[in-house]
Amino acid sequence: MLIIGIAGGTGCGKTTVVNQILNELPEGEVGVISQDSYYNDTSHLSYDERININFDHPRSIDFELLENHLKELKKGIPIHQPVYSFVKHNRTGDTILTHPRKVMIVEGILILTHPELRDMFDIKIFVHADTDERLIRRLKRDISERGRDLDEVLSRYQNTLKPMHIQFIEPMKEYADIIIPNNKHNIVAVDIVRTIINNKLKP
Ligand SMILES: Nc1ncnc2c1ncn2[C@@H]1O[C@H](COP(=O)(O)OP(=O)(O)O)[C@@H](O)[C@H]1O
Ligand SMILES: Nc1ccn([C@@H]2O[C@H](COP(=O)(O)O)[C@@H](O)[C@H]2O)c(=O)n1
Repeated sequence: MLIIGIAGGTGCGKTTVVNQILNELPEGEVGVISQDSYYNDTSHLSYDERININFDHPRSIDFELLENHLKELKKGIPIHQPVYSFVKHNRTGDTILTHPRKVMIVEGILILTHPELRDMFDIKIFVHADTDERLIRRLKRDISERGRDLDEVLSRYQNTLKPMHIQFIEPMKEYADIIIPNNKHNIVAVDIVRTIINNKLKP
C-alpha cells in the first residue's frame, strides 16, 4: 500500500486537490481518509462548550484512532471512518465503511504534526496558498457549506486559526517531499501526483 499524506492550512485546497487527483483515476482504486473525520468525540460536551474548542490545535484530533485505522488498512482490514458534522461540531454517530486500497490518501491540516502518523506516509505533500487567499476561500466555504457567518469565521480566524497555523501547520512544510503552490489551480502538480499513483496501480 502506498500512503500519501496531504497537509496544508485551511482553505489551501487539500480537498479540491484530492478530488482532482481522483478524477481520471480508475474508480475505487484509491481510498481517502480525512483528518476531519477524526476530530475528538465531544458528545459529553454541550453545544456551547463545543463551539469554544480550538479545532486548529493538534490535541483536538483523535490521532490514536486515525493511526490505528491506518494500521488496520495496511493489514488489509476495512475500517469504519467516523462522519463529522461541522454544524454540530461533533461526530454524527454514522460511519463510512472504508476498504483498504493500493493507494490511500490521508488529508488534513495537522496530519504532519504527529510524528508516528507522519512516519507512515510514503509521500508527504504540502499544499500552499497565501494567507489572504485561504481566508477568502474559508469565508465563502464556511458560510455556504458549514453553517457559519462572517463574525464566526473572522473571530475563529483571529483567535485560533491564525496563531495555530503559524505554530503548528506552516512549520510542517519542512517535512514535505512535494509542495504544491495552489493560489491558482495547479494542473501540472496534480498530474505529477496522479502519475506517481498510476505507476503504483500498474499490475
Ligand atoms: N486553486 C484554487 N483556486 C480557487 N479556489 C479554490 C482553489 N482550490 C480550492 N478552492 C476553493 O476554496 C475552498 C476551500 O477549498 P478546499 O479544497 O475545501 O480546502 P481545504 O480542504 O484545504 O480546506 C473551496 O470552496 C474550493 O472550491
Ligand atoms: N467543528 C469544527 C471543526 C473544524 N473546524 C475548522 O476546520 C478546519 C479544518 O478543515 P479544512 O477542511 O478547512 O482543512 C480547521 O481550520 C478548523 O478551524 C471548524 O471550523 N469547526
